Amino acid sequence: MEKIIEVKNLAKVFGNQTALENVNFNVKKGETFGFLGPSGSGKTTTIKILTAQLQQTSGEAEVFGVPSTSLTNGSYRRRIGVLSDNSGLYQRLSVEENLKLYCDLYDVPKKRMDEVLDLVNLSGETKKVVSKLSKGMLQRVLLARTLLHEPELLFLDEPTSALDPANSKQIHEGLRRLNEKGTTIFLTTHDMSEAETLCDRVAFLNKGKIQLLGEPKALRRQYADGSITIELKDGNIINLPGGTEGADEVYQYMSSNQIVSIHSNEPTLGDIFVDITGRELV
Ligand SMILES: Nc1ncnc2c1ncn2[C@@H]1O[C@H](COP(=O)(O)OP(=O)(O)OP(=O)(O)O)[C@@H](O)[C@H]1O
Repeated sequence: MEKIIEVKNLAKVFGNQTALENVNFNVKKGETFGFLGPSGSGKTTTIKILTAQLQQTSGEAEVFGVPSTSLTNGSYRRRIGVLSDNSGLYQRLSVEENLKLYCDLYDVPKKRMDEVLDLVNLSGETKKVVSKLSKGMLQRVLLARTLLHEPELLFLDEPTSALDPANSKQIHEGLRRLNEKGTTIFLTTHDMSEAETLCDRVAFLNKGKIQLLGEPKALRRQYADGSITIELKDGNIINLPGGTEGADEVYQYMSSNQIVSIHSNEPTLGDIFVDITGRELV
């Protein structure tokens, strides 16, 4: 599958502070790729390098097969969308007026506004003035603006941080719809459930290094300890270890027809992160 992003031995040093060290990964066309890590782990630095806002100290960062620094060139610039916490919206103008300005800037037909507003579930709010919007609405307007020029590749830096679960869910639905239409998404987050919901593959970043990379499902299976949980007809829930010890007990419950449900205990991505880094993802 075509690689949209390719990063090799990437490093970034600020003074005596190493922000990224020997980072290697790629993102394939059509993927939603999650970059997960706690505060200060290097997520924003990576996005900034990939979007030509920062120059790496060493290593390679390619987007669309060219060094990411080439994204300053207009033809590449139009192929990406970047959502960060840097608002850049005109506070006194309405949602519609703000988006119209961006349509002019990107030479996008105004009818595209309706499509993106629908995608982020804001079709009924277009007359609202930006300064009066809730955090969740503001984030959705920013996402709408990022999508106006139909970027093939979307960089999202913590798209739902500071949003409540209902607003996060709406953003997630919009992102899923976009991804289904073929948009490649590079997403940073420290929200593990967001990563589980959205991402085809995730990389765990800790102190500037990738500690683990893979599909969420495969990682959960890889780190499962084999134990299982059984729910019995009398309401009891029993945890059993993996291997023959657990198997004997399962057999006994099965042969006496006591089992309602049985499932394997897989760790969450958050559990795995703590397991391999020894720290929580906050
Ligand atoms: N311009 C800068 N000058 C000096 N140090 C910086 C600069 N930008 C980032 N850093 C340092 O690099 C490290 C990684 O920062 P980065 O912002 O990439 O982390 P992050 O994972 O995005 O964190 P957060 O989740 O809090 O946004 C941190 O130690 C940070 O202090």
